[in-house]
Amino acid sequence: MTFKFGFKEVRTLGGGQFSTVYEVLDEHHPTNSRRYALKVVEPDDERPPHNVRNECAIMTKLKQHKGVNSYSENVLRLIAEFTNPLEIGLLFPLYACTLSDVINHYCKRHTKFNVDGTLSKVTRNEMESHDIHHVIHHLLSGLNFIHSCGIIHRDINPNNIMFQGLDSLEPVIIDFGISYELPTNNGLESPNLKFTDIATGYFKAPELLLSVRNYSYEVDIWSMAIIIALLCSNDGSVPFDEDSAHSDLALLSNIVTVFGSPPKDWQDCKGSRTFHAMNDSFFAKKPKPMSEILPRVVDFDQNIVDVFQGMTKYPSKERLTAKEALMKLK
Ligand SMILES: Nc1ncnc2c1ncn2[C@@H]1O[C@H](COP(=O)(O)OP(=O)(O)OP(=O)(O)O)[C@@H](O)[C@H]1O
Repeated sequence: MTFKFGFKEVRTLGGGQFSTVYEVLDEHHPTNSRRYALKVVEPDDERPPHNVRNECAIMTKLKQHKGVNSYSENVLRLIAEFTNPLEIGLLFPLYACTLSDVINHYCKRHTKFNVDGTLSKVTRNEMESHDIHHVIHHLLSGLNFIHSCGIIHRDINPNNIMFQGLDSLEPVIIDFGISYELPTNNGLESPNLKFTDIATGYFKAPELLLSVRNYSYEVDIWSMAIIIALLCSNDGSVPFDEDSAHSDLALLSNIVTVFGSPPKDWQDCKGSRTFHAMNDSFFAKKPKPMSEILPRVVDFDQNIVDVFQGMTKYPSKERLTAKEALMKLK
């Protein structure tokens, strides 16, 4: 049995390029049978924008926030941090599953009888529309708290949203490993030259795909909007082609197919050579109807539709803030 920082490893939960997350038992207090998540990182192995020391600083700031709401149930809390000469360990409450697991749980496979007499399998998202509303409300509430602390999360995606169980509808936003604390990310990145290698696959905001570096909170708003599209889909998928998760150009082209053409005078991208080099065919696309993008709620919840449309404006300054989205959602 392996021990780390006095915690007994029960199993590996996950991890990324630079970290491993373990389920652990507290050996300092053997009578305490509570389990925790321990994220272990070797700081010398990390490459920017990953920075575990900054992650600790940001999580401490989130914990010590003294605003109107000094705490959010929808944002991961750091319990403690540990260091040894090689590693840093971050101790968190243990959660059972990610948003990807929850969506898979609600997306049931059914057999469909086709008119030509053949059978095929279809996936149907069976999450109730009021439950979808509840999850979105709490996600926006968590994001509003993060932004109100002056932090851009920079990696809002379904694997960074966790729940207590498959039937729990209280989401918690995790993973501040590449987050940015305004105004300079603690001296690591200047505001106009932020890293663009942030966010995951489908969840990247369009300006990032055009290498805009002076972005702000609005990149998280876009990512959260794509999470909304996932929750409101018929089959638990995003409205983009599968291969677009791995290619910035393919994703940009998919975004244009779904949301229509960006404005020719798109302020965020006025310095982008790629944007100016785009040919006219990029500027002639109409947006898809909301019935195709948010089919699960379009007839039941106009507030979600309005919020989603406000969060997916190309000009980032026109996007709703998390606070505005929350107020509109009710
Ligand atoms: N508190 C927790 N409870 C349960 N599992 C967790 C917890 N924190 C993280 N995990 C699991 O570990 C995975 C990786 O955690 P995290 O995203 O913090 O690490 P990371 O190094 O930033 O990973 P990535 O590079 O993939 O984003 C999560 O997707 C989740 O499956």
